[in-house]
Amino acid sequence: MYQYDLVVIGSGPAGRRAAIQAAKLSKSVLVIERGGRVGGVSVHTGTIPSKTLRETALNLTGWRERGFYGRSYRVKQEISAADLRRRLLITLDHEVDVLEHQFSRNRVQQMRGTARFLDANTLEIKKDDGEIAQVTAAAILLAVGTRPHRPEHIPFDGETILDSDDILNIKDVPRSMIVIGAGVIGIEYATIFSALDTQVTVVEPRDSMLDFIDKEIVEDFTYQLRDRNMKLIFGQSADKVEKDDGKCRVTLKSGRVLNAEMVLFAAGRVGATDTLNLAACGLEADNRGRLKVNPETFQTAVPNIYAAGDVVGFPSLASTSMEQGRIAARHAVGAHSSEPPQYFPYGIYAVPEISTCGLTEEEVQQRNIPYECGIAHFRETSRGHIMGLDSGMLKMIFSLKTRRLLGVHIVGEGATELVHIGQAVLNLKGTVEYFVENTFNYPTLAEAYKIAGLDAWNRMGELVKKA
Ligand SMILES: Cc1cc2nc3c(=O)[nH]c(=O)nc-3n(C[C@H](O)[C@H](O)[C@H](O)COP(=O)(O)OP(=O)(O)OC[C@H]3O[C@@H](n4cnc5c(N)ncnc54)[C@H](O)[C@@H]3O)c2cc1C
Ligand SMILES: NC(=O)c1ccc[n+]([C@@H]2O[C@H](COP(=O)([O-])OP(=O)(O)OC[C@H]3O[C@@H](n4cnc5c(N)ncnc54)[C@H](O)[C@@H]3O)[C@@H](O)[C@H]2O)c1
Repeated sequence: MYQYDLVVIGSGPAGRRAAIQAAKLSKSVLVIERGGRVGGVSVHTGTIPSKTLRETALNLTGWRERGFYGRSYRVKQEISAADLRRRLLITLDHEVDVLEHQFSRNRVQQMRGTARFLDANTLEIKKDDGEIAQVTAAAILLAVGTRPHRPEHIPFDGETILDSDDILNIKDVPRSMIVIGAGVIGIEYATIFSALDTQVTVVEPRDSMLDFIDKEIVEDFTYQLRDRNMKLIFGQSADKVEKDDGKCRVTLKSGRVLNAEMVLFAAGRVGATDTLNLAACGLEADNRGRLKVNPETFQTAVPNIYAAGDVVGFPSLASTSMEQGRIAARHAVGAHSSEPPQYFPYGIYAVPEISTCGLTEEEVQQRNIPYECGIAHFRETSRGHIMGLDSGMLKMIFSLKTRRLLGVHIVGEGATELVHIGQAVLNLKGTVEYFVENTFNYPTLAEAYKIAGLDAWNRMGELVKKA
């Protein structure tokens, strides 16, 4: 007999959803967490802190009001790092409190310490006070997440040469910043600091950024960033990062030298599997510390060991991690679970936001699907006028054969909320008629769906509409 039905390592989105799901099915569950408080990367260094920082920056700068009052408008003239952090601490405390309460009312047991395998059913936990404990479980879920990739040649100092964990503890808002890597993390922070009037330069070896996003949306986004004087250097990678006389110097492979007060290195993350002693249970991680799983059950090569969340790789979102954790837990305790819908939304909380669900125009072309697009600009909506928006667009792609929605892509204010209308229509297999025939609240930004739907409808030939 094992002590627990399920032991979960890690209390991030995957771990906590899994633990509560198994507890709801009346199973005995233990969560092991090595961090000081529950919540994982998502609560302490990732999703929630970065989104809180973004909201604080937009509020204190008066960013959303600048369409009316001009680019020099500010709610608070001097914004300090302490101003940014104040709201962060309050938000994080609330998040942890809600999680702790969820665990306790669902009778999920917790243990603080670092877990490692002794065999496929046994874990050893080194607690913070040095005490060693052992637990056994019928099933184990690895929800250990990732940490920032910190290559040896980058002289991180936690003050001016930083990774995305360090950035939450800066003492001053820098006047200039070089962001290395135009992935989601790099771009979110680059645009947040640019909104705070930091002069930002982004360096990215690829020819563009965010290549999983519809090209037209990325072009609009890129134009907006350049329009507010952000420097985007594509097709070049950072070779050397140094500190010189208090300033940071980044030398690119081309020999070009950039200087700034601060450097944010955001070129990827690695799975936190190195301390798990995977060999003891017969598992092996790839060269980025990630684990392979069955995408339907989240079982690893060892059937009673599951992995979910960022440690299994793409898409590495808090949202998808939660779903993966829930599915893994149900399978692990023998409960039925259906496969998640094929399309999930991706939200990039840059300034401005991007959100997308379904196929991009490039993917539709690759699949040779005859299609038509409909586009709406937020400045065409009355809500957009009221809000003073001069940018923002929503694009929908429809099949000409079935008239079904294939993809929705949004850049601009509220994109990450708006996308869910498109997601629902997409996953419920709705057609362009949904947008043409339904009434939308007015004035709202959601009216952009109506405008884009009509735009596509007008472009479709009468034969398509009768089919
Ligand atoms: C800056 C940033 C911004 C982000 N923004 C968003 C966003 O806006 N939206 C979104 O959906 N996603 C976002 N993400 C991604 C999101 O944070 C992750 O997808 C999510 O946290 C992954 O959850 P997880 O459950 O896999 O594990 P994590 O949240 O990574 O948590 C893993 C936990 O496991 C613990 N652990 C690891 N090893 C052990 C061990 N051996 N023993 C005990 N405990 C261990 C760790 O201490 C940690 O607490 C962001 C990420 C970052 C870094
Ligand atoms: N809003 C969200 O949902 C959100 C926000 C942040 C992070 N995340 C998740 O976290 C994960 C990790 O994000 P990330 O941005 O760290 O990683 P990433 O792998 O997505 O991006 C890293 C970028 O750095 C570039 N790069 C690599 N080496 C470089 C060099 N030497 N010089 C310059 N650039 C270099 C890469 O080309 C790439 O564009 C993502 O998969 C994402 O899903 C999600």
